[in-house]
Amino acid sequence: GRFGEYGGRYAPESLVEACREVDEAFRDAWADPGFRGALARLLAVHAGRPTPLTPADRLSEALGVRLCLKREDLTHTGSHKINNVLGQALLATRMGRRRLIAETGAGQHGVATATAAALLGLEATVFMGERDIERQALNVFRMRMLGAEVVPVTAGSRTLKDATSEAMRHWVGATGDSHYCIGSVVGPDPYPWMVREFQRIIGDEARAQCAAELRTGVPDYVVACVGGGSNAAGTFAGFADTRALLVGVEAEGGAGASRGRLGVMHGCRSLFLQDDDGQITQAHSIAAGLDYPGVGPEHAHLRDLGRARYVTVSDEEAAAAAVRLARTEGIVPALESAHALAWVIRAAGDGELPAGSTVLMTLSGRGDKDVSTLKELL
Ligand SMILES: C[C@@H](c1c[nH]c2ccccc12)[C@H](N)C(=O)O
Repeated sequence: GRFGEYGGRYAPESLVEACREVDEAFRDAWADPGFRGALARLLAVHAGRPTPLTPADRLSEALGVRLCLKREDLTHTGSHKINNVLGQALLATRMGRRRLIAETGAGQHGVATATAAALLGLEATVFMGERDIERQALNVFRMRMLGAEVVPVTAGSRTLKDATSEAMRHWVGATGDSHYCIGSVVGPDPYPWMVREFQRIIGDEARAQCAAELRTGVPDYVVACVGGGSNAAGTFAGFADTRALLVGVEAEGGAGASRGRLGVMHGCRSLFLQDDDGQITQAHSIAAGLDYPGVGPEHAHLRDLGRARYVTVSDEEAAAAAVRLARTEGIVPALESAHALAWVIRAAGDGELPAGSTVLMTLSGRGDKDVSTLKELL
């Protein structure tokens, strides 16, 4: 398939048919200048694109590299997720669906889905683990404020993994009037490819901005954090045909690409954290948005091809990186994005990143949501 031995459509029969419809509709839409134009307009007037490429001059000076930040934290709702949900909401409308179904753990994708649904006049039903509802009360309030129905999930670990399973189970009975709006480059085909295509606006914009900003036109390194992997997949897509070295940075406690093993979950064959009996184990990270115990099939494939490297950083390194960016550049990053910066700081320090290297790093989200977590660490 598209991603070598990974990917596929390992879903119940009724979902296979629903996924085939999504695949057909997306191919048709993605080839239609009318759809592309409508999406570009939404991304401009509602999401605030293009996002800046910010040279981090003071931090670059301290690290001895040339670091530029792709500012997805400056989009509406504060992360790259809006790129995906606007695309899927527009596609759902084109398919004549009147409701979006979504899963969320940290709540970010839930808020983004609720935002897109409100904007396009669709209903939104978001499945969220009961444990996460307690931990992410602010995002639950936001979703309800935006008119979404938040459905508590009490199965299993009551977190993102189970919320995703529950959302897909619900879709089985609602394929006629609902579109499943997944939050990352995971799930049954065509989702990993479709979500990467919606997120490639990050990489395509950054490619043009680097051509103008960097003497060499293409950065030596392209770095992004990886939970399910959607902001990284979108960023990498803009540089796949260049000699830029691609680095995906995972949380030590949620390292699907770095420590996962071949398995099938949520309709997709990829790398997942699992015990010797094949039971998927729980991800642990200071960053709620890296809470997925696996990684998208495209990243598994890029790892096997040697086209991208996947590394992990600790909670402590990520928290320290967040504080350092705040105090040297005046930007408070999402803890998820701080994982990418933590690797840049480590690698610049131990020489893995040669002095003078040019580095493009996607700042996938803003850190307002993480202030209480960071407060305990300061
Ligand atoms: C990253 C995002 C997310 C939402 N749905 C996902 C599915 C697989 C992997 C990640 C996600 C986040 N965990 C959230 O709950 O919003």
